[in-house]
Amino acid sequence: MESRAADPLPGPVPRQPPEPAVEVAGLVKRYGATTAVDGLTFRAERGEVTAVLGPNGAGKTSTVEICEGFRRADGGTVKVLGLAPTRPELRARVGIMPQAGGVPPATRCAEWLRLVARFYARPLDSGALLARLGLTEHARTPFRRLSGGQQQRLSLAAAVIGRPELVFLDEPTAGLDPQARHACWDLVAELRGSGVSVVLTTHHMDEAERLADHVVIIDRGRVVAEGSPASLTGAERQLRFRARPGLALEELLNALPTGSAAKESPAGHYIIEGLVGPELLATVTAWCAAEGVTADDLRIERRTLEDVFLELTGKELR
Ligand SMILES: Nc1ncnc2c1ncn2[C@@H]1O[C@H](COP(=O)(O)OP(=O)(O)OP(=O)(O)O)[C@@H](O)[C@H]1O
Repeated sequence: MESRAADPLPGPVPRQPPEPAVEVAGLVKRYGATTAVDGLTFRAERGEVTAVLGPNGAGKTSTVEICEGFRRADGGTVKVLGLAPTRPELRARVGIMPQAGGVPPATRCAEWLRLVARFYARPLDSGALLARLGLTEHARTPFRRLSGGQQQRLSLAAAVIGRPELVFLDEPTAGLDPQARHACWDLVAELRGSGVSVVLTTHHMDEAERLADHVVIIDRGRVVAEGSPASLTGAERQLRFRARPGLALEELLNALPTGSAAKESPAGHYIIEGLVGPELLATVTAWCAAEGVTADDLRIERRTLEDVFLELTGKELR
């Protein structure tokens, strides 16, 4: 994929009024008997990247689509750049990348971008944006003939072409190859660098950890935790290693200081928690040696966002 370092990106956004980019308070959304969003409250600050995380069916898309003005809430309030989400003047100030393309199937790539650009006063150059997202050679390809990843990239381009103040990205990197994923991350980082507020949903914890200033974890339509990635993962460290599945962890636990914990998750991946220091490291390696076990990938690290996410939302499939 082609990459251009000096493309003009949205912004800089002139003077930031005091309201947050998005303010959601006590939001409720029901579909018949299903309460998809159940009193959700959070803020996305101006100039920050806010990542909304949650298991399948947690209510992320419902929430984002209400903020985008596409769905109506059944309760609570939502303000986008200080306004009700359905206000027409938001169209020129907000960029939207929906989960499913939203592009007419026969429309060609470049044609679509030019069309979207007409809604905005100072759009970016559509050719440069196509190049930036590796779509130049598909400029004349109808949307329906693009691969899933190419369709995603076109939707991303359409979301930013108007130099919006705020961009909503619903699972922007779902189904993208690593090159495209990195191009998307670079674009989001640059948007943020130029003062644009970004609200994104994602299932990739590494994406949230890498990009987000603020993470909102939702489950069953409610916020279960929020904060910066660092504040959510905390200062606590863990010792991790890989070895054959089924090691007798109770025995290892007996050798470790009181208050330590040991678990195997998933099979063959071991996590030791507690006062992680030289003593604990020595105990674990000595125990492995006595058991004739080679501990692969032995490392000490902080909890990941994925650990926190699974602790908060459980492991059962939704
Ligand atoms: N149009 C609809 N009609 C009926 N139920 C719906 C509709 N849209 C969503 N739901 C239900 O509302 C709940 C929340 O769905 P939503 O799409 O908001 O979740 P999500 O967190 O975005 O999920 P995913 O990660 O799978 O995209 C789910 O139980 C879903 O089945």
